[in-house]
Amino acid sequence: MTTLNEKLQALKVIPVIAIKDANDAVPLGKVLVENGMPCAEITFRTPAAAQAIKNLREAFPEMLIGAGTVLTSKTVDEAIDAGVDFIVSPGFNPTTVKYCQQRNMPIIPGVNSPSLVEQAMEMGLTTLKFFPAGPSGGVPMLKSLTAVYPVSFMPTGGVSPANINEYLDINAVLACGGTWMVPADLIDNREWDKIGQLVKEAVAALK
Ligand SMILES: O=C(O)C(=O)C[C@H](O)[C@H](O)COP(=O)(O)O
Repeated sequence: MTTLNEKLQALKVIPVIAIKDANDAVPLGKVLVENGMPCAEITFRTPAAAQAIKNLREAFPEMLIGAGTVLTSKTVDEAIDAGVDFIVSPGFNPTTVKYCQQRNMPIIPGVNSPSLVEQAMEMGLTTLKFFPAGPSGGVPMLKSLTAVYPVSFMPTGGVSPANINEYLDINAVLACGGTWMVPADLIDNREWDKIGQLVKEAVAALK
């Protein structure tokens, strides 16, 4: 069986999506799948998140779907009920981590310092989000962390076509998260062709 880490590593880039209307999930999923990015992190920053995940899961059973911006155990339950493969949080919240572990659901919490990496390792985690990657020191900071800790990372926040390959060149980086190929205004205006073009360009830019 392919592990979550192997899937992330194969995908290299995970679109981080805020969706306002759950009816937009399937057309959006279609352009992602058709342009070589069969994955999505749907953030729980909009009330439509859970229904959007359900719609995506039903339409694209093979898609790798994560829940983003998961801040509480209640949201963990909602995300699991909706059918996610993994959970992502912006920060490191031991309560949420413990709850995901109890429910046997992979969680990739955000960290941006040596102390937080160590606290996450203490809880048995080996895959972490580096967030917010750019403002926290970007590639040089992540290289300093990966030189010390045997942990895999998913940098997110400030990743762009200009720097994604630098992040991916770091051995411990599985994949990067980003919003540049799924801008909120294009989703709101249902500009699926434009999003498809951005997705295609993002995939083509990967080394
Ligand atoms: O809420 C979360 O869980 C997040 O991951 C936050 C974001 O969506 C990133 O900040 C994306 O950053 P950009 O790619 O720079 O737009």
